[in-house]
Amino acid sequence: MIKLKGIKKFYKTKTGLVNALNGIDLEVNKGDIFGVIGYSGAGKSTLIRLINMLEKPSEGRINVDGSEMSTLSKKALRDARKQIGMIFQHFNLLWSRNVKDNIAFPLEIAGVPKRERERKVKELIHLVGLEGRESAYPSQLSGGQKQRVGIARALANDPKVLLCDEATSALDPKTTEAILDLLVDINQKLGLTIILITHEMHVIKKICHQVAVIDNGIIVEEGEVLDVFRSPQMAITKDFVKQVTSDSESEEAVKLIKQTYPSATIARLTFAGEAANRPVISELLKQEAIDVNLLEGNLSQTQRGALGTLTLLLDGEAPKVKDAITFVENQGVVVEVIQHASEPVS
Ligand SMILES: Nc1ncnc2c1ncn2[C@@H]1O[C@H](COP(=O)(O)OP(=O)(O)OP(=O)(O)O)[C@@H](O)[C@H]1O
Repeated sequence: MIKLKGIKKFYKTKTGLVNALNGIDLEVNKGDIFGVIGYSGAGKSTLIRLINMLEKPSEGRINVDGSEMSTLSKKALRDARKQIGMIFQHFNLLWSRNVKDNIAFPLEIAGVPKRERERKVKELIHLVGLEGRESAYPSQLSGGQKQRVGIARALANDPKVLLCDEATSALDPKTTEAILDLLVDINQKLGLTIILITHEMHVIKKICHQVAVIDNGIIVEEGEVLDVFRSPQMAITKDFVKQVTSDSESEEAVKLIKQTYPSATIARLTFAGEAANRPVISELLKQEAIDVNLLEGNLSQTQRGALGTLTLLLDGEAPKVKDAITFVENQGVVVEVIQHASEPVS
């Protein structure tokens, strides 16, 4: 659906050239929710703005649904842009227009007749759950409601692609959940391809099918969300994964346990997809040769299955502990030994 090939973007500034993107190759499949995660300054905004040509690449090619974006005439680009909706962190609504008229705005520009506009606006208001708020002005809406207007407006021309530029970063956690649920809902109902940029791994975990990690203007890691969570390769990806798989409280708890049982083996297990549904732990507990203590754990859902982590203390003879770890690994669970059993001091 979307292909980026050899994309580079330089900005000329007073102090010299800024290399915002340093050679990006990316493919997004039709109907997927694709997340790009990176820290501030990594190049996320530049990347997403290139897809609808709000920015032009310095080098490389961008193809959206068969159209080579950088070669299009002005008129063809205007038409191609109708296939690409966009929502923003700060909503970018027109403050002098009410909800209904904000949503109708792109339809007016496209020359859609009044009656058809009204039908479409009503349908969109229903889709985003804003019934009863049609006549409210942006200043009278909560953040979540404003983003719902932004989403409805972005969908007015029936785009095939929705670009989300940090769409939940200005919202509180509960509202973030509701907006993310809405994005999944429209992805499923409309078969819309969604590309979002974020610095929050929680957003990736909750709604994305695929993820790319961007750092210093290049994609350093990419793949199915569950695979990336199961075994992140790069240090930056590991840091992002930690945002959702371990909180500071459980880190503290594990630290304390390490001090209390300095000679035991402590292992962190990551279950993803199928592995999360197997009775791995109950099987492990049946192995009488070792003691297993559960230290901490959590389980959550992604779009492609469950994701869980569990920290265990394994006590017993070294070969038996090793057997237990091998058994767990053979069930498709990733095991990271965070403390090896030490030899008893004689
Ligand atoms: N118009 C511009 N002129 C000059 N430099 C720019 C411009 N836009 C972005 N940059 C630079 O390009 C790099 C990438 O910026 P970009 O905004 O794409 O990153 P980001 O990952 O979206 O960060 P943030 O989350 O803080 O917005 C940064 O070094 C930024 O300073």
